[in-house]
Amino acid sequence: MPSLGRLHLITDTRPGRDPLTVLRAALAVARAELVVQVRVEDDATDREAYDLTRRVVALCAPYDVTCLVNDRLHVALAAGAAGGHVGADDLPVGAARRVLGATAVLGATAREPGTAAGAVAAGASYLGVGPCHTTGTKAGLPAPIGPAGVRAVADAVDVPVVAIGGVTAARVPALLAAGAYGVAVVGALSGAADPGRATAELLGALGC
Ligand SMILES: Cc1ncc(COP(=O)(O)OP(=O)(O)O)c(N)n1
Ligand SMILES: Cc1nc(C(=O)O)sc1CCOP(=O)(O)O
Ligand SMILES: [Mg+2]
Repeated sequence: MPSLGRLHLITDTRPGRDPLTVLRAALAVARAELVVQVRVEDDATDREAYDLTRRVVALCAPYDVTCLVNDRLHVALAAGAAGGHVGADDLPVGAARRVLGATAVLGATAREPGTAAGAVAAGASYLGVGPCHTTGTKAGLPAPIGPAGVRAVADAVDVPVVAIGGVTAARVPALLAAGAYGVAVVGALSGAADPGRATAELLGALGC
């Protein structure tokens, strides 16, 4: 399995966003500390997801940066990504592992210790844990679990815990203190006036 970076940039493909410009800025600063997760809107076609993933894989390759694909594991395989991320509405973790193969990176969403342990037993190589804080990026999420919720999961598993949901550089220290290995962000980079500088601030907070 490729070593996992601590700063996960999730693409923001909402109207008016420019995920590849944000990615280029982040790559130049973060290099191999970055993981990029291609996440498209639910109504995007597989072709659109594939085309974006191919472009992301090509941008990541010179930096040796890991590219993952959210939900659509066939797109991950077809586009040459290193793996994928699944949650409660996606393929079960064990099935996802069978699709991707033994050496792929496979992330799973877990919000509490029991789910987390089950996901690891089924083959998850890291966990996305949240929402840590309120976020405007995704609707319909449960109440934020805060650093205490991250700690509960981190104490229950032996794979990297990646905290997600409303993560900012200022919130990173408390998440690390709770046992997070890294963080995943959408808005903290996509909404930044200077994504390169925002990347540097997040990396600094992560101690990278
Ligand atoms: C790192 C990370 N953590 C959690 C998620 C959320 O995945 P999921 O619950 O499947 O929700 P969608 O992203 O598919 O809407 C994630 N993508 N990445
Ligand atoms: C896609 C997603 N999943 C979450 C979860 O908790 O499962 S939070 C989230 C959105 C994260 O965006 P931002 O960094 O802008 O808050
Ligand atoms: Mg999903």
